[in-house]
Amino acid sequence: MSSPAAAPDPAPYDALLLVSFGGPEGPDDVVPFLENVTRGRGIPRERLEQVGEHYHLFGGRSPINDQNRAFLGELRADLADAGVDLPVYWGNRNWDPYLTDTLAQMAADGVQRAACFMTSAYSSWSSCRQYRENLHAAVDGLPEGAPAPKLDKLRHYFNHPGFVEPVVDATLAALADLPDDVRDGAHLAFVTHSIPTQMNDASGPPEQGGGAYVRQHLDVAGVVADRVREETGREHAHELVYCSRSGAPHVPWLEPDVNDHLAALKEQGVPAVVMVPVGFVSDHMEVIYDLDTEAMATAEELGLPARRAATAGTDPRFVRAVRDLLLERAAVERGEEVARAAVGATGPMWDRCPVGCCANPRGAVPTLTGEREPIDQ
Ligand SMILES: CC1=C(CCC(=O)O)c2cc3nc(cc4[nH]c(cc5[nH]c(cc1n2)c(C)c5CCC(=O)O)c(CCC(=O)O)c4C)C(CCC(=O)O)=C3C
Ligand SMILES: [Fe+2]
Repeated sequence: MSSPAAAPDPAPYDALLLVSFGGPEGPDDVVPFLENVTRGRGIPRERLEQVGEHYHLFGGRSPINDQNRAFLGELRADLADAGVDLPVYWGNRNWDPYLTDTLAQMAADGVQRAACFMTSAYSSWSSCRQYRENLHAAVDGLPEGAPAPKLDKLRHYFNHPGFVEPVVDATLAALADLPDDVRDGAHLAFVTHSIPTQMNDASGPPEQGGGAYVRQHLDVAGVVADRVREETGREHAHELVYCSRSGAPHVPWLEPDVNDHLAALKEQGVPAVVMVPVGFVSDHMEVIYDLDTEAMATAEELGLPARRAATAGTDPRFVRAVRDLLLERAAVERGEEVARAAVGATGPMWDRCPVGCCANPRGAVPTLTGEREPIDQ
């Protein structure tokens, strides 16, 4: 009789923390949420009113919290099935449950060392470092005498097969859903959140010259396009484009905007397009408003057949990737050799963000989980 395999060992971690953005849950939450997001950011009033309208179109409720609840449910089930026994917590930057409250709960529960998984896959101040600043602020705000859990951020996963493979399948499904007569010529428009060009320039470690945000997206887009070609036997031209531009009009942000891109495709005689929201891990507001509502309306006006590919969401391979990243990092922290899954040209990402990585455009703010804590720029 063979004995059951030993349960995978999460030590030295005694908790997992899901770190996310947060969103409003009803009409009265919309303004306070937007105030939380944009405090000190100089976002023009008109832009805030517009974005508020996007939320009100959906009853003042962002989909993001429910998506995180669903993800947590799947993650807990996955860990339990694999025999990994550790509690999973959830905290947000901008809405309840706030990271500050979650950290207080973790400290009260006696958590000593937690691995953090962020619902944001790429490098940049907005998508990585700002969360690390939030972790520092949350730990710093713990009540006197509460021993703070030590926190480690799990490595970036934009190029982890558990994130990329669901995107490949979703792209294939969206292509298959296009009318037969336009499918073969369809372009793939990989879409991500625009950020100020200066923020992209400062993304990644300074010694790599910046630009990591765009470079990482281009890498993933290329991998997905290659995999689609393998599966369909057709080369679909692809581009990286942007949605959700914010900020003051005179500040340059990454372009082209997805709507302008659709117009350009039409102009070039491209017969159809699949929008692949590769910058987003689930269907939050940018996806359901900026793509499904606004960009789809643009495509309709142009008479350009368009489909939107699904996000990774709660795909079991993506959920499983969190477990794999947790166990991988646990082994690293125990001093063991690990295999690190990654696709594309970038290679597996670091465990601790290097000093000066993704500098805050407004100056140094303390962070956690990097090579040097708490201030490394
Ligand atoms: C790179 C990036 C991600 C992806 C990485 C990640 O996921 O973190 C992301 C995600 C998200 N952004 C979100 C919402 C908002 N972002 C805003 C504003 C901004 N985002 C920025 C960048 C990013 N944002 C930037 C540079 C700004 C300008 C202000 C500033 O410098 O910080 C504003 C203010 C209004 C506006 O100006 O649009 C809102 C309401 C939601 C929730 C969606 C939901 O409710 O489902 C999510 C997941
Ligand atoms: Fe945003």
